[in-house]
Amino acid sequence: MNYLGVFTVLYVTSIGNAAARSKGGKMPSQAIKLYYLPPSPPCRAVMMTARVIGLELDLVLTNIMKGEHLTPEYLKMNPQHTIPTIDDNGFILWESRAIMSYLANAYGRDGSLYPKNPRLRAIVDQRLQFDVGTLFSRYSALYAPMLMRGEPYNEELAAKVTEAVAWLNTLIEGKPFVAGDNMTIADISIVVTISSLDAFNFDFSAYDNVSKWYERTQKELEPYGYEEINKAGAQQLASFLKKN
Ligand SMILES: N[C@@H](CCC(=O)N[C@@H](CS)C(=O)NCC(=O)O)C(=O)O
Repeated sequence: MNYLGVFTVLYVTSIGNAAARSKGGKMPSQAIKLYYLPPSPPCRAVMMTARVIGLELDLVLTNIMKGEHLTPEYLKMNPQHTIPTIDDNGFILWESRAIMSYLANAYGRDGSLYPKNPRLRAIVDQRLQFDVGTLFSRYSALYAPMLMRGEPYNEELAAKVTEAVAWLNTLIEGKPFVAGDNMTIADISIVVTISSLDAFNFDFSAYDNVSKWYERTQKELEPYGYEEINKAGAQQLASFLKKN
């Protein structure tokens, strides 16, 4: 796999993030720095969240293939050397879902993306944990060895992904969005995972609730640069696999 070949195209499209619109919520004194790489799923989730909130980001391209996340400066900031990492005027945070919660909490205009009500928020948190611990984790277990080491498609690991998609299908039964009536950061997190599966041509069409929710959420995110940030990033990631 080689992330390098896609930098130019995606860097240019991601620059469009600077055009993020302020929607009247509290804004940081200086644009928040985001250390990122366009095809990275967790980076895409943070970028989409910022767009929906209307936050401008200062995008710092961090080429993990060149070890730019392993410099002494980067390690001082994030010893775990992962992207995405944000620097909000000296406040450093990594782990995409923690960043998404922070951005919605600190800068969201209202509680719609991350509800204040404890039970509603708990459901959003549960969905986020389901993504990081189960759905995305199983996606990653299937595709990371193929991407990184050119390993063959593993049917057993694929069955685990299907099982997680089936759980998602059940938990969104009768709901327009994964945590209820409106789109939350849990939808953004999960749509990044599902769109990555889609880009790898993973077939989840048998799961009607998931398919309908996927259509609905993509449409909801369309005005916020979904195509250029998330769809293009997912396709670029999948293109690495085709090159292997
Ligand atoms: N759970 C983390 C995962 C972050 C992660 O593993 N990012 C990858 C890129 S997609 C990375 O930084 N890899 C380089 C490394 O871990 O050294 C999150 O959601 O932010």
